[in-house]
Amino acid sequence: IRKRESGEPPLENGLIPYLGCALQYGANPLDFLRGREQKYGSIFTCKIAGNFVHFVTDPFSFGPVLRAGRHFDWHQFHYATAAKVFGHSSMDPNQNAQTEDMHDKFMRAMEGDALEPLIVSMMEKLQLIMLEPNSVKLTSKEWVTDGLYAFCYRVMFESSYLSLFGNDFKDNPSAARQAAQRALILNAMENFKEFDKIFPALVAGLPIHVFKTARNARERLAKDLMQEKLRKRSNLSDIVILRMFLNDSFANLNEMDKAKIQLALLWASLANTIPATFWTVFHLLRCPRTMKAANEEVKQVLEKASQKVTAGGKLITLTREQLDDMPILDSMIKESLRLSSASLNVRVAKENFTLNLDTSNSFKIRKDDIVAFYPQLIHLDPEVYDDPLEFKYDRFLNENLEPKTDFYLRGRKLKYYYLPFGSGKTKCPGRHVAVYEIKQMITLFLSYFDIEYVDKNVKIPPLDQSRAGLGILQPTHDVNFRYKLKEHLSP
Ligand code: HEM
Repeated sequence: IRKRESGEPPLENGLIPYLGCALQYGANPLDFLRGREQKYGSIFTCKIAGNFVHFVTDPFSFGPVLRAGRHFDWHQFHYATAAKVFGHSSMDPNQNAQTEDMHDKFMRAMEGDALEPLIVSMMEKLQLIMLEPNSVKLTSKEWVTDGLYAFCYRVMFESSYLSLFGNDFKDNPSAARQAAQRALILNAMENFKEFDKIFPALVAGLPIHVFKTARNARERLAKDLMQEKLRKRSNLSDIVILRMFLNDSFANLNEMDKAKIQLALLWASLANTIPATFWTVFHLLRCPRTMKAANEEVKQVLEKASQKVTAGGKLITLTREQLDDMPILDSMIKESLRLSSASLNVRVAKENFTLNLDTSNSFKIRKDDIVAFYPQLIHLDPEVYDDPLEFKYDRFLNENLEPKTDFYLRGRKLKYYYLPFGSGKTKCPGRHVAVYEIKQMITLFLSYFDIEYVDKNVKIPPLDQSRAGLGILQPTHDVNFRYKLKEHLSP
């Protein structure tokens, strides 16, 4: 139990020893934080599972927190959590400069040179996988029924796995080699699902040996990503090659540690992108206005790029610039992420210091305390976004169909109104990749297929709150849809 000292934010120790407020917070973070904000104001401290967390809820104070970066250590929490979840050795705390360098190199690659080849590869893989499902025959006559979440999962998993980690056949693959490769990736997908199921429990601190099946799944996933195996694959992405190189520069990592660091990349690249793709496609199919706008934009972009979808023909390609020229899809994706994202942005104080907020208030923060934002509070604030629970595809567009960036709170323009990808130093390095991938998936989905829901009055599935704090929330259940090749594409 901590005693609030003068100059510190209002404090709630909670009623349960060690856990503090953890159970109330965990049951529904949004309601918990809204209630505390009303009671205490825009900064307050809660004891959660042994940590003292200062929640900053006023988005105008996010800037001052981010600018106070020199008082925070993001390595410690970040790598300790990763080590706990993925099971690799913790990065040596004496190697902070090296981990910082690794982080910066990785960030730069994913925002720069590595991006373009990934876009090209993903476009190719998405088409091959969408058009050649394992067990069904696609024709323009027969509808194929599937779960939309299951479909998005499979298509995004297979395409991303191949784009990041390449394939294990050389230039001229036989059908048998391709089939074996596919079986391996589908097997990895099942292991990934098993492991991902217990992800929230691992983050909460439960040891993986309690979950035998998930532990075996994690080990199998990692074994496939051992660097000696990766070296034998063709078409590895630049970011995986860079990660192999950076891993080798850490003397304390063994080969399994390195494989688990690659597994962390696989998880980061898919765990949010899969539900984000699902929600974007879900809203698109549900709303005829959204569908019409998306179809028109896709048609226009393909025409401008002189790309035509043809039967058994050549694959469509779109450059980064052409994908950038899709403001409607961009707005749809943003709107889907606004509605489904529930991440917690965390930084740890490395010393005692005084945090100056946007208001002229200052608060004392103690060493090792956590300062956190919960962006869902802003994403669902009716003053910032009217009818905040409603999907409006054009919410992030202005009258000229350009990206809208002016959102207001208490009459003031907000800088931080959309934060599904985190903030500051720990901002997601894959955020551009993610948006391009979803745009590519939708472009291809709409171009190759007729698609409809099995139940025309499909309801929005609830968000699975058990993952609140970890990113994009999954639906609690799947919804059935059906698709068939467009008439002119049948062989
Ligand atoms: C809609 C999709 C995505 C969302 C919402 C998302 C969100 C996030 C967030 C919030 C974080 C920061 C976590 C923290 O504060 O520690 C993060 C980290 C990360 N993301 Fe993403 N992400 C997405 C897609 C991707 C993709 C496609 C990739 C890679 C291809 C990727 C790679 C990473 C990596 C490597 C990190 C850890 C960065 C580090 O080590 O500091 N993400 N992501």
